[in-house]
Amino acid sequence: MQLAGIGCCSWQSVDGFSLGLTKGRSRSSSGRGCSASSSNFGLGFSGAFGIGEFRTTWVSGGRGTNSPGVKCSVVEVKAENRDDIGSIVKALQSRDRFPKKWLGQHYMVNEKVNAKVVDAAHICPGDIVVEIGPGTGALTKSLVAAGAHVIAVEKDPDMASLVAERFAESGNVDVVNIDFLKWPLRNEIKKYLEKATLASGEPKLAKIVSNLPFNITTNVVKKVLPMGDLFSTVVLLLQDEAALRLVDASPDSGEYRPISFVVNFYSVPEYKFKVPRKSFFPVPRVDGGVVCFAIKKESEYPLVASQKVFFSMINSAFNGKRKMLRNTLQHMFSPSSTQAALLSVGLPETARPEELTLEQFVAFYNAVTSMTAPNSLAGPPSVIQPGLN
Ligand SMILES: C[S@@+](CC[C@H](N)C(=O)[O-])C[C@H]1O[C@@H](n2cnc3c(N)ncnc32)[C@H](O)[C@@H]1O
Repeated sequence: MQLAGIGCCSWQSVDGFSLGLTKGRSRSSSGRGCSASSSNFGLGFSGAFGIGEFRTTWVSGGRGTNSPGVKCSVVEVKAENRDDIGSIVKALQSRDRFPKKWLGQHYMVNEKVNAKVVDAAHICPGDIVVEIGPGTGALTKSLVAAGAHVIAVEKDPDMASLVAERFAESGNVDVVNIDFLKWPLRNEIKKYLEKATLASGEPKLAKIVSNLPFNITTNVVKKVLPMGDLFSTVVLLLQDEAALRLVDASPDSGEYRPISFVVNFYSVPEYKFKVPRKSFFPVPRVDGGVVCFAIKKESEYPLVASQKVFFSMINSAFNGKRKMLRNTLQHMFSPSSTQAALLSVGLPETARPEELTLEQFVAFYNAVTSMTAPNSLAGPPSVIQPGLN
């Protein structure tokens, strides 16, 4: 698939699909600073979608408004190739693939949702986007149509090969068959960013966009949010309850937990929209919700001497959510130090973790560590140590 100066003018009807024509067009990178709905060029490319020897011409329509420096033409889509339930089932069946529950394989069958996810990430031509779990490539298609270079990281070898075939001629999609949680994200993305920075002459940050397998939400959030030196934006389609919990956690809410601190320490989260469960195949038991995390730069993090010790303390504190901090933090700070530190920042000496905001925890931590060295850096087994991947 070539993006620049495509003059795609052939079409085929394959396996029940009617396919369309695109008109010739060109594009150039507008760099940074464009806002939502800035992509407005269509895309024609060839790619097999698990349909044996057939070649399919995929056509995506343009959306939104022109952004400066991008010469676009609205693509006439005579009949769209769709990422709907019919085509997805066909693609899966063509290779005896079936949705694997243990990999959270609920595929998006509503292209409008993918378009909204792409808009939420403000994808601009030239953006480098990591997509976790491309599956059949439905969201990948929308990302590429908006001008992104996509690094699609897929754990399931069956789906990795399907999406690799689909975008074989793209040049704008790299498929990596690996568990995202085990992928050396930092090293890999650095290489892409160095290349992009060299080409454009200005520093570049990447984005992460994913219709995430719900069971890896917390681990993904812990892994990616502390990477403000590499990423500007992370947009995740999550289980709706988890999405609401991540953005709307306040003390006493009952949903207040260590992950809330990770989210707000490293990002500014925003709940974007709900995705009805019927938009997925197979239909899950719950609705989805999209969250956009604006990733903070290191200079914007709350000031703490050691993030590792700070998050160890948060974990220890929430191990006994309703217990007094002076008791739960005994293995790190003496009860008298904890009490004195709490009082010094205007909190009651009997304070419990569920009563403190992030800012209050930061103030308490700075006070207590200035009074005493922590007894131990080790936290409980489930310790969150963001920023280490
Ligand atoms: C909810 S589906 C989304 C598929 C596709 N993006 C879509 O919107 O239709 C999640 C995808 O993530 C893949 N996946 C599951 N666990 C993964 C992991 N640890 N690393 C990378 N991909 C994973 C699954 O195989 C599946 O393709």
